[in-house]
Amino acid sequence: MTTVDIVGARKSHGAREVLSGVDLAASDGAVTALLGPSGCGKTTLLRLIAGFDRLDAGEIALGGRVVSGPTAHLPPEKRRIGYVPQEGALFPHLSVAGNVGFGLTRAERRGPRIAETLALVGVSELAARYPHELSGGQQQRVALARALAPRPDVVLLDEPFNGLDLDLRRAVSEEVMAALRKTGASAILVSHDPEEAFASADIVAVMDKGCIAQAAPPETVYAAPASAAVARITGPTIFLDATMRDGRAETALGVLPTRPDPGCRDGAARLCLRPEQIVTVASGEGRAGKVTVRSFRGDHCVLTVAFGDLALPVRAPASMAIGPDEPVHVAVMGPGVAFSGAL
Ligand SMILES: Nc1ncnc2c1ncn2[C@@H]1O[C@H](COP(=O)(O)OP(=O)(O)OP(=O)(O)O)[C@@H](O)[C@H]1O
Repeated sequence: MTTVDIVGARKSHGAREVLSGVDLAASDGAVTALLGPSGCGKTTLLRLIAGFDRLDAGEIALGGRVVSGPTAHLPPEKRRIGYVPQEGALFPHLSVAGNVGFGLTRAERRGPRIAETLALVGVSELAARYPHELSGGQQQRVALARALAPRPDVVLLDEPFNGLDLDLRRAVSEEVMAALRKTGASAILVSHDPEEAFASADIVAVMDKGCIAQAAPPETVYAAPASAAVARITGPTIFLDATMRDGRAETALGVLPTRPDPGCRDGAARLCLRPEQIVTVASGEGRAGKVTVRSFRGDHCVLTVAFGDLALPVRAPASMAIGPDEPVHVAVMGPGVAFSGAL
């Protein structure tokens, strides 16, 4: 178990600065998700932590020891790190047991460690098979076993569930993360999927413009994003034009409460809401609007509701019998997050 401390990490690929001063502290034994859109530099950061690449500036310490910095670069094999690359990347010519034993000493390979690790990730019966004889989910479990076998202090996982289809992805990621947690290793999981990051991690570190824009528990980054960009990266958002006055937002849906945000001044602002905050209510309550579209989504439906020039998506029960041109009343549940500046 160990902490990962990153201060001012910078890295360019050619002329393009991909990381422009990353600060991140990942606690001992915790799972930290690095969440950000494709191309924002998540893999670049992971490779720097692993020691595959060198920093341009800044410092990375593992367990308090500087492993990357202006005068230090500990080689990857000395960092006690396990790496699970995208789509597993198992050695095709080795059996499952051969893959899992790859990073072990000869003595360890003869001992119980391979069987123990396969049991930990629930694939004991696959030891003699070869990678092409495994399903995608099984390959990912074996890839985790290979990373865990040498008992690393830190496990780095680079979008390990990307290649799996959605249903399998949820199940495999739950099982793999549960197995990982049993080891007590600190872990950094790269993801571009907010739901996966929320379900897996203790802390979600949101990457934007080459920096960590916010690092906080999943509930916090979702309900109280530090910027409009963080709000967009962490899930669906609805921005309303607002005028801020004394901590309340005047909007087309009425005067709405906001989370305390010292950064948002009185005047023009954007109020960020999550879709589930905008709901239908009994007539006489909330604001009256007119349905323009009803879209069935299985367990709920989404109404597009017009309030004069403004059209908003509104969640409603799937059973709600309502169609275009009918009136509906809409209210906002809970506070929004206000950001200074107009839409
Ligand atoms: N070795 C390299 N040489 C040149 N450019 C690179 C190199 N590695 C990455 N890049 C560029 O750096 C940027 C960040 O890449 P990176 O792979 O770190 O992003 P990412 O957030 O992990 O993306 P994804 O989610 O798609 O894997 C991209 O524009 C990429 O094209």
